[in-house]
Amino acid sequence: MELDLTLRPERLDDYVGQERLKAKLAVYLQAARQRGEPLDHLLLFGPPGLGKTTLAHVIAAELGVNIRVTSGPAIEKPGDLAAILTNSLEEGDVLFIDEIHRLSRTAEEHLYPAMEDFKIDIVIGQGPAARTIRLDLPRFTLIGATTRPGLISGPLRSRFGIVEHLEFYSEEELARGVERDARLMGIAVEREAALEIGRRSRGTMRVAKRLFRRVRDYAEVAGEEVVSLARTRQALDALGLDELGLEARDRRILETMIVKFAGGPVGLETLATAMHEDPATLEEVHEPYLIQLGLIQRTPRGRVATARAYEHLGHPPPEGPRGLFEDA
Ligand SMILES: Nc1ncnc2c1ncn2[C@@H]1O[C@H](COP(=O)(O)OP(=O)(O)OP(=O)(O)O)[C@@H](O)[C@H]1O
Ligand SMILES: [Mg+2]
Repeated sequence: MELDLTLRPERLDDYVGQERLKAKLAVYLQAARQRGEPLDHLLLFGPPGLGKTTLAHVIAAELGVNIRVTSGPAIEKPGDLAAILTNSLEEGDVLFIDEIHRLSRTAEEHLYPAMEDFKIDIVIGQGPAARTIRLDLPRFTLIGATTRPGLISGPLRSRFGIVEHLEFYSEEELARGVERDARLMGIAVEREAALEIGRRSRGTMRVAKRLFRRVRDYAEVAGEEVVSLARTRQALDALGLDELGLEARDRRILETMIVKFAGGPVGLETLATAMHEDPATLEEVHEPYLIQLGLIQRTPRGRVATARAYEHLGHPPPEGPRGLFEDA
């Protein structure tokens, strides 16, 4: 974990990929600096491990301000929010709220004036003697992160000046992330080996970096000085990752859809029940990448396994069109 922190990119230039987003951010950051104003509130969404938390830290570093980190579930009462906002923030600082979709309704409502007018209402006393006072806050930047954009309420979302999503990384970008870590760890890696890790990392930087550590174990035990493609394949195969980078659970999702539900459409809840899995995990962790690979599609009537999924699992292709929205 500690090692992980030191390998975290600290500046925008070290942050691999997300070029489209970085280009925009570079402008917003420079404009904010030139005006001497805090950056507009920023909402980041995207599947786990793409680099939302890292980017929030990078932004604070680029602005030269402090970052205060909390999360939706950690803010239970409006008082928790007031404490964070009034005690620890200075002008221009970044407040990072991870899993912002899990903020309680009341905490969320208290956040609105804080975001809009940099003011917060706090209630003093109890019962008939209770009164509300309005406190001024330093002008800060809220960065919210979420894996579930659908769960962000309209009013909250509309208070963010900048709303951006992170994209899955290409093989090449993931390879660059791996090579960067390798360099920092003083390890040599063949380009092809780094690309192979990239190929099997579900488009996710966290996965690429984690896989590289396992590959390194294999290389070190084998006394290999330069991490080779062959060693990398051996390690990744041993981890049960197939050539698309799917894990056992990903394949089980597809298998269940095909075998138990004739390829779909099947609702998420029904699928999760059949697999004894948590629907949120399926939706947040597994589904985005399966969709990205074109193995499943979301239709208004549920999830559908595509012809590519049948092929990948070695099932004979489905007969005839199964859903109106199936175009594979
Ligand atoms: N663009 C990047 N360049 C280099 N390293 C990255 C990049 N994005 C993420 N990482 C690394 O990948 C790991 C995961 O990133 P991070 O924790 O920021 O993801 P996240 O989107 O916040 O995930 P979660 O939704 O699970 O909180 C970290 O170790 C981080 O250092
Ligand atoms: Mg995070």
